[in-house]
Amino acid sequence: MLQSRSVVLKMMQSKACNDHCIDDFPKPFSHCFTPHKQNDFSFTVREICSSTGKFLNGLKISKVIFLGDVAAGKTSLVNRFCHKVFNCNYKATIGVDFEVERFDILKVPFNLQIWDTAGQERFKCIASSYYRGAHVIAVVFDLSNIYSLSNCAKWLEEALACNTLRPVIFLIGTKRDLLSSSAYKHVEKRATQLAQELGAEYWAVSSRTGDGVNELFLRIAALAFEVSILRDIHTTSNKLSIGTDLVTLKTLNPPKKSKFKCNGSNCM
Ligand SMILES: Nc1nc2c(ncn2[C@@H]2O[C@H](COP(=O)(O)OP(=O)(O)OP(=O)(O)O)[C@@H](O)[C@H]2O)c(=O)[nH]1
Repeated sequence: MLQSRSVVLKMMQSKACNDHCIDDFPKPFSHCFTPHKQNDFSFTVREICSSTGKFLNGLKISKVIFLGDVAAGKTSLVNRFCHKVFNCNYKATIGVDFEVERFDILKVPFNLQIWDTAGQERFKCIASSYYRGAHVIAVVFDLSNIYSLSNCAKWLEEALACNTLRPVIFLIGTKRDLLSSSAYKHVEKRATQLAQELGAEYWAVSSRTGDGVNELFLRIAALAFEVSILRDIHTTSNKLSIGTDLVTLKTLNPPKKSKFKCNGSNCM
């Protein structure tokens, strides 16, 4: 259900709770399964945030969209993080749901708009109209259903087609609690291979137990924040004709072209 305007405004003005305050750069799920190899915020971002903030253009907001197959676990993931709840009953998302989470990153207020889209084919039209302007694309699959992994490339391709700037990409396996270690290792091998082809950072989480969920969202927020600040600096420096840390910006925004090709549903 879409939140009313006043609720959204209230959420955006509220203060970040302690576990939404980020001063140290959050770690990836595994350093082997991410294209973002840096261990800290870039020097430029730290400098700008610790200074008077005169380069920061207004309120910082980034948009993350969650997409993936029906019942892959998107809503459960968002609800676990935003409301600390888990419901084992399936209720289909109709179109999109929307949340805003407030963070303080390097003492700078930052809002993450979280768009949870429907996986059902009949709502695709509504859901895809919200893909535009995404700073982060989180493609979700069910670790216990390998078919949902094979559809991830198609979901990503559709979302990328609606965006001109290259977003940060995550490939997220849910329902980790349903798999034994050996079954998980088997899926992880295929999923991490796909993540690499897609230029995505890989995570495995469980919304039922909460394993990895907070860590994932802190990581999403931190990477979105870093990109947002660097883009601001880039825009400002273009106006002022001063040099900036574009090397980091390029690292976070690898070239759009990928080796990966999608052939319908058989993308693996
Ligand atoms: N065991 C377990 N079940 C989960 C987990 N995450 C989600 N589920 C279950 O999987 C089913 C589908 O979860 P949802 O979060 O509604 O899936 P969705 O991707 O939002 O589905 P759509 O709205 O149709 O796109 C529900 O019955 C959840 O309880 C998890 O981490 N572990």
